[in-house]
Amino acid sequence: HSVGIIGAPFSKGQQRDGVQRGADLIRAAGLVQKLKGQGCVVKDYGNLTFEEVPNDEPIGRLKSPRAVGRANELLSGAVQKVKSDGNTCVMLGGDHSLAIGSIAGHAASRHELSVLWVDAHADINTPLTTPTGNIHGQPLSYLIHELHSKIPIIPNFSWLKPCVAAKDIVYIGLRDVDPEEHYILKYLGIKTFSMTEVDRLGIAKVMEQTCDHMFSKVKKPIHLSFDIDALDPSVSPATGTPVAGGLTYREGIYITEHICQTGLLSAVDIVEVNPKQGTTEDEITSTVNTAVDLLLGCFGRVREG
Ligand SMILES: N[C@](CCCC[B-](O)(O)O)(CCN1CCCCC1)C(=O)O
Ligand SMILES: [Mn+2]
Ligand SMILES: [Mn+2]
Ligand SMILES: [Mn+2]
Repeated sequence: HSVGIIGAPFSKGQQRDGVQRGADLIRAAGLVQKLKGQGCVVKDYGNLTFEEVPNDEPIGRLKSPRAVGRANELLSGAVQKVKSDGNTCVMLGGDHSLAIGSIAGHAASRHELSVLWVDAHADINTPLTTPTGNIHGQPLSYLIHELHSKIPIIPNFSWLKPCVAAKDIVYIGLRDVDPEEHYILKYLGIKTFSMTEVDRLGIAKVMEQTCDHMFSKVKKPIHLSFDIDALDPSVSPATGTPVAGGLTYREGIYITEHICQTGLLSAVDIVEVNPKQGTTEDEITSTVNTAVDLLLGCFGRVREG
């Protein structure tokens, strides 16, 4: 595996300070060395520098819209560079609004993508449905062709074009979906495996059916967008929006081992690690180490040895 790492220390898609430190914490836990140790060729492209955006007043309910738009434009270009260098892209967040730039940049270089969104949340609110105005709860609505008419003109977003079809998205881990998001998921017929399905089917069947869905027509490169809050707070408590009843550590690792086996993983996001949301060092360590282990699973580590 040839891996390109981008750090995106960005937090303005939500209100809690600290999530911008996720990238460096994941590096400090040995990600690069461990990937090399399992035979990967790794290039660390370093952290993006996000300039302050002055007078970034809310637009409607949207918070920090100009900063989010600019950050994602920058990230999109960086992802395109990693892809043009022939690497699988690893984006270390930062909050989940960064998926806008990560997926847009990926799509710019690889066109049709399958998107696997592992998250407690659907992150598909539009600027008009969002209950909080936090753009980390909205990224998919900016990316999906079928929702294009629901996205107003927003400063610093003019660079962005929708690039993903609803049929090419699969969710795993949902357990905190807003009513408006649920309507959108049903209306667009998006494939979802909530925690109910994980319990009913078991993770092996969920992954089997996820792959059946993704490969039902043409096999496309996979973009895995992994929100650490998909995992149970007992595993990854240091995150901004924890929700009880999440994926076990083993289920998370199974997902990444299985996606690795497809040979189609082309980009992966690991987002929402927030050290300030951990109450003890152990909570931070558990969250960060789990993020590292998920990435090792993406790039060939298997538990059998
Ligand atoms: N759906 C929420 C949470 C988004 C989480 C973003 B992620 O997945 O990147 O962490 C709002 C959640 N909801 C608001 C009302 C009270 C219950 C929680 C939103 O703010 O849109
Ligand atoms: Mn989430
Ligand atoms: Mn998310
Ligand atoms: Mn979050």
